[in-house]
Amino acid sequence: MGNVPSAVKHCLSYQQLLREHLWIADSVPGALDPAQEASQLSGLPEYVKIVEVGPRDGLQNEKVIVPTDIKIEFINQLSQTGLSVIEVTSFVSSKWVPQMADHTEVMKGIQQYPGVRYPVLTPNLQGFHRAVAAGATEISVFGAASESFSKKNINCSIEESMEKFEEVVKSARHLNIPARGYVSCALGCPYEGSITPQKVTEVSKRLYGMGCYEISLGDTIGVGTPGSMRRMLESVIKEIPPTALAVHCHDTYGQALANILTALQMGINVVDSAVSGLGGCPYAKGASGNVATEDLIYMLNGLGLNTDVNLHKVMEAGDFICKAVNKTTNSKVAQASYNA
Ligand SMILES: CC(C)(COP(=O)([O-])OP(=O)([O-])OC[C@H]1O[C@@H](n2cnc3c(N)ncnc32)[C@H](O)[C@@H]1OP(=O)([O-])[O-])[C@@H](O)C(=O)NCCC(=O)NCCSC(=O)C[C@@](C)(O)CC(=O)[O-]
Repeated sequence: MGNVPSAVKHCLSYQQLLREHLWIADSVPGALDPAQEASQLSGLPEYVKIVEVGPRDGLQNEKVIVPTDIKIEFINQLSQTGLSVIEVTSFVSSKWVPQMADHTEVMKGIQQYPGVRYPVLTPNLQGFHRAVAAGATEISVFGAASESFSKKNINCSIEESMEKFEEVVKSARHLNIPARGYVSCALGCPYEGSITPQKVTEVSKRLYGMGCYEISLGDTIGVGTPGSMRRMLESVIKEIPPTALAVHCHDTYGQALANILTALQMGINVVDSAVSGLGGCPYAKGASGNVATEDLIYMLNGLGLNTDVNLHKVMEAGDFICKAVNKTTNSKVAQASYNA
């Protein structure tokens, strides 16, 4: 609360403000109103699409295997928050990621709300066919800009992964199923260290060229800064329009929101996040969770950018899943509101 003016801090309604209105920073006397503030930051989009990855990225990294009915209830709660995209599970090997072994039950068990899309991860044709059989109508392939990470994560080289993804995306297109592409290690690799923007661009271009409608650039281990995000995006944007890009920022070094703001200023308007800051990749040890959806919405609200997502409802879903997995939220916004 360091930047809250003392006059406001001591005002009787401050606690109430925090509890009931989640303390919108713009209501500080003298602060710019959100529209003014947004207009002072150049190049910001009016609408930001949030891709909620908590049920997949969040729960794949939990030590305990979350019961299927809890996952389904969590996704159903998220579906009622205004989120338009919720990544629900991944059709990967249960030997590799046991946390996602119930992918078919989750996919079949959730209530699919109109206007909400429910993509799933599919690394190969086997996963794709299983996903389609379970009722998936949108899929994602997931590659990496690092050879070592690709081998650890999906047991093949980048080139081999591209061949598998070509088959998956071709089959998806045949069935009119939209395919998204991830590029992990876009700002650094747990095994190789720094990754060049050129390599990220090359892999992104392959995925976009094969028909992925959107490329999500993953800071898998959360080491990026606004500077490295800018340099990487400057390179990728030369080949792919920013409107076909998303960013996926883990928050290990506390840079995720700053990195996201940089991406927004460069014309990107799709951001991945996970409720309560859940998440991590089992093959990227030491990386912390994704940027918390609550914190992202709070920042976007403060900038006057529209998301159509209800922060209170997202916090309720976050509270539900944190209690279910017996952990405290990583969302600063949720923490501030509970402590108020
Ligand atoms: C990709 C594979 C499957 C290759 O695994 P593999 O062992 O190389 O596969 P294989 O083709 O040699 O087959 C071996 C066995 O796996 C089975 N198999 C083969 N494919 C499938 C499948 N789709 N679903 C279920 N089973 C499968 C196959 O049937 C066979 O079974 P067996 O005969 O031994 O009983 C494996 O490496 C794997 O499952 N990896 C998991 C990767 C993963 O889920 N990582 C986390 C998600 S990525 C991430 O978190 C990053 C991201 C996206 O969030 C962005 C960011 O932050 O950067």
